[in-house]
Amino acid sequence: MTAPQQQAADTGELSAVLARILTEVGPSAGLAGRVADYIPALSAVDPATFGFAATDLTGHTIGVGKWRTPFSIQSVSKVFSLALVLAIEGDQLWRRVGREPSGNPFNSLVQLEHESGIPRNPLINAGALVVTDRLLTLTGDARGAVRDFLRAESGDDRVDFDAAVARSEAEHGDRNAALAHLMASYGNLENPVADVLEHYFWQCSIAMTCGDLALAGSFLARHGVRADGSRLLSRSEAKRVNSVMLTCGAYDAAGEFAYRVGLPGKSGVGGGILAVVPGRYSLCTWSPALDERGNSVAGVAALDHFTTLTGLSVF
Ligand SMILES: NC(=O)CC[C@H](N)C(=O)O
Repeated sequence: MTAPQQQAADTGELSAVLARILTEVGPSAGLAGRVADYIPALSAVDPATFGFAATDLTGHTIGVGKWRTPFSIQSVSKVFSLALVLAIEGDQLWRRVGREPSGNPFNSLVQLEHESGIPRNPLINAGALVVTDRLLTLTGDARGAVRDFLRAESGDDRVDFDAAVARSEAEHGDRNAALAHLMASYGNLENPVADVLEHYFWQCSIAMTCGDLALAGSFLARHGVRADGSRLLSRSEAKRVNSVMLTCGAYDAAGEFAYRVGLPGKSGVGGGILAVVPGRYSLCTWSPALDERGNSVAGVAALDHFTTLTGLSVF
């Protein structure tokens, strides 16, 4: 087969898999789990929504369900801020944040005090606040850097902040403020707490579609190479980001996610999950009803089904 014929065959197979997932998992969306309401502006979405998109290495994207409807990416943004900081300063970040699974809820304070203000990993809230702090120092505009990267990789200038979500989170952000102040008390923030929180909330508020998020994450499937062919991360750094996603991307359910899905993944309380099949695909699911650990119930089920049907996993 020629390369275009192979791509057409792969796309045909992938479409069939996505269609099956829509039929077999889609109807369960919203039956179990709850939409996040601790950020009131997030609670307005329909829990029965379901979308799934897949992008291949060339950027060719297909999807099913509500894959073209924007949603709040929330913690999925943490992968992109991490990648941007690593791209600028490499390993230095790891002096201020660890890379072990936390085994605790994403917004837990307990471990942070025991471990002297050094968060376990960059994908829990405390760790992401450190990453945002660093990105703010390095670029002067952390939230802008994340949004501009997402726009560039998706090729979609409609990707933007949702001011209502950002404000809503700021108004109900006591726990994140507590995490940030605790880290500041240990000297692990460089910028004023208020600035770090502001950039973090706005970064989390970014709204985009499954299709655009799958496209934006595909540099991780291409081992660090961006949509325009330039390199963001070395192959080894891209492997490391994928590894941290695998071990920490679903918080205290990371073990269960690895067991069921077998791919690096990052969830957000907006109901999105970005997952990577290194060397093949970038995937994004969206369904807003979350389990008690903050991961989308139907999203995890859809990715579980995807790897079962295709046999594609990192294992
Ligand atoms: N898990 C998440 O998506 C949490 C992100 C949310 N912005 C928070 O800080 O609480």
